[in-house]
Amino acid sequence: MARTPLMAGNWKMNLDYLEGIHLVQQLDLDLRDHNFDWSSADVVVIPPFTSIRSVQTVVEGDEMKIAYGAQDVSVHDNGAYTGEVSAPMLKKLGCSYIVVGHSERREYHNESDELVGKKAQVALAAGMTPIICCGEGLDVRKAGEHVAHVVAQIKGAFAGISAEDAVKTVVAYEPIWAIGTGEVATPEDAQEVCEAIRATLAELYSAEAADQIRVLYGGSVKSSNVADIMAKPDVDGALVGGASLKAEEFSKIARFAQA
Ligand SMILES: O=C[C@H](O)COP(=O)(O)O
Repeated sequence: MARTPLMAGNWKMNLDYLEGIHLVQQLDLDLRDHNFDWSSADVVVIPPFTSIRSVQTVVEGDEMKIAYGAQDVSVHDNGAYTGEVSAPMLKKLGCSYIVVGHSERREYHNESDELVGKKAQVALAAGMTPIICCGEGLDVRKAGEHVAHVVAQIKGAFAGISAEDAVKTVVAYEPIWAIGTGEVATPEDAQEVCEAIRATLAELYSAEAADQIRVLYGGSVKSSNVADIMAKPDVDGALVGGASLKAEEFSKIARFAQA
């Protein structure tokens, strides 16, 4: 089946709310200036929590087709969990996507596959799409165990997710050695693991379900390399970090199909 490509810009801990508003406005303007075909890809920005309300205001006010989401979510809906933000709160802000299990959260906050799975489940329960991240470090890659490592992460994260919910998720494969390093995986590297992810989803659910789930690649994606990566059959989009902080560059990435 034809899966609509998804280009998601993860701003990480960058841009205050004024800078965020500016970036979204510039992105929308640039896409419209280039007659962007909104059916060619879903365009999503993932700001820090503090900018989401401002992004909501400009997106809704200007009736933009850009969607937005959050970089993390609590597994709790409310209560005494200082510093956390819940799925219902994010849904109320109009978020459509929640990134869960980014390698930076796994590394700095010790997030396990089980926790990542729970976060995906609360996002789904609140009516949002989790972008479930996975990926291996350099040591694992050098040992040639990257496929087994990612397959285990997928099995762990999806353990509590029903078939009905699984088709509403997005997976992002991000080899840690390619994040923010300028060292992009080759299209063949990306395809090898994205294909293995889809095969795992087919094994866990069904071939039909796996065929519906979008699998993204992330790690030093730029306008100059996105088309080659997107040409691979199991790569359905990109989770973009650094290059999503510049409106023109992210617009070019979103317009990868409009050569
Ligand atoms: O979430 C995005 C990824 O971590 C990729 O970041 P990057 O494009 O800066 O390498």
